[in-house]
Amino acid sequence: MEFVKGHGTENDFVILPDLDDQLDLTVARVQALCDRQRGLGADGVLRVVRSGGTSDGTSSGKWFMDYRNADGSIAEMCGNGLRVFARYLVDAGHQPQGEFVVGTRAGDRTVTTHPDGSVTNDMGPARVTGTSIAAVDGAGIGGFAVDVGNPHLACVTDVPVEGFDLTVPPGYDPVMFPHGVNVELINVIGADALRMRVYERGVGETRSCGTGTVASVASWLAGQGRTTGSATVDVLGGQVVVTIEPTTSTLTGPAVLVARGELDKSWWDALA
Ligand SMILES: N[C@@H](CCC[C@H](N)C(=O)O)C(=O)O
Repeated sequence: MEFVKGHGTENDFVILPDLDDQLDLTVARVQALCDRQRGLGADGVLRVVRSGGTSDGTSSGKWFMDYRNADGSIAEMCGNGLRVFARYLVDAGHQPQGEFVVGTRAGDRTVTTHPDGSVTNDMGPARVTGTSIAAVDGAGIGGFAVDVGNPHLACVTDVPVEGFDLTVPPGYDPVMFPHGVNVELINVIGADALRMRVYERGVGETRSCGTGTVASVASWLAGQGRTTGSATVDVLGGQVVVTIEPTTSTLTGPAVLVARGELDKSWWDALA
């Protein structure tokens, strides 16, 4: 069984081409693939499925991105994963360079691949749904709840984000976030420039989170009473550009494919 390894600003993924939707991708298999000692190592898995179009109710596009977190849980959307997914489709010859649609559990998303290897995702609306508090290092940090298809608590703070201990999961209000939440800690570092660290639901601290960068810019704007604007977001693994518009948002950043190979069949079968 073929695999490809890739990353977007060092948020890394195992890509499993499964065009005809044959794979039984169990929690145990996702956990093993993502394990950095006993597997390939990744923050998540992207299963590439050819969708049946509007008739299967998943997508009006030709593709469905089945995203799983490293702990085996399912998430609605992954912004960095979507860029890597698009880059894979072009690299494999399944799509010409340019614009096409990918179905996700959060809905259809239009992606545009660029000749320099970067990809722009239309990320859909970033909805600010309220305010809440993240508990980090024993302190409460206020932020905005932002729905980017998946849930975020994006907290702009004056405390330098480099100093926070994110080996421990941040606390959050389980009533406001009954399905868990991704927590972003954000510093403003320039006129339209943010720095972000993130603790991802189902993964832990990662070096980048695409939906998290969109939530961060939406939160930063909301704190100024604004609903539109653009910013660069520096993450541990690089930089992306986010634009928030009244009804949608875009995310542009790199998408890199680093390796391809074959999974050992006996290893895979033993994990079922
Ligand atoms: N890294 C992703 C987000 C992946 C899903 C997230 N952990 C969740 O459970 O919602 C991104 O780039 O957006």
